[in-house]
Amino acid sequence: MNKIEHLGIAVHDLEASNALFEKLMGVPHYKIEEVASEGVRTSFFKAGPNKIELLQATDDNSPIAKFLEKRGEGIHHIAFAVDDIAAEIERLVQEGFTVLDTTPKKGADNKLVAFLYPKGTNGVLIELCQEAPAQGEELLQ
Ligand SMILES: CC[C@@H](C(=O)O)C(=O)SCCNC(=O)CCNC(=O)[C@H](O)C(C)(C)COP(=O)(O)OP(=O)(O)OC[C@H]1O[C@@H](n2cnc3c(N)ncnc32)[C@H](O)[C@@H]1OP(=O)(O)O
Ligand SMILES: [Co+2]
Repeated sequence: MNKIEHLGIAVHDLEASNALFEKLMGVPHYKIEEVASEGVRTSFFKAGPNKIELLQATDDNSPIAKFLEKRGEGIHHIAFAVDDIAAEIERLVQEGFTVLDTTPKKGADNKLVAFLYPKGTNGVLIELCQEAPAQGEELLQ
């Protein structure tokens, strides 16, 4: 794994949290993106080479909605950048981790993503992130 690509923070109100993080970090968010397949609306902030992803649920049954209901607002996941997500999934399965997505799926900010079950990683939800190939190249299998 190369670096921490982003930290995901679950929030109730994306607009209010955008205003808060703009004040906190001194920079505006650079993107808002909805990922319907995950039931979320996200916004992104840059912190030097790192990123913060704020996530608001758009669907009552989504992972973010459930997390907010059970645990309230806070850090939801750590995302690691990887060069080859398929190879990394295979390696982690071999190592005995419970990988929730054995086939990478579309994430936000032009990424392919996969998640690891948090009960097997010290209670922390881990996301793997690979830059999505340019159009025309092989994308999802
Ligand atoms: C925008 C796209 C993408 C990106 O590009 O960056 C994203 O970041 S999407 C982020 C949202 N998507 C996901 O989180 C997908 C992965 N998560 C899941 O598939 C599920 O949330 C889950 C981890 C499988 C859990 O769901 P489920 O099994 O349906 O039940 P519960 O919600 O009740 O949780 C079971 C158990 O796990 C604990 N839990 C849940 N989420 C987290 C978390 N983020 N960190 C730590 N622990 C978590 C939950 O509390 C339950 O434990 P107990 O409370 O002890 O029962
Ligand atoms: Co994320």
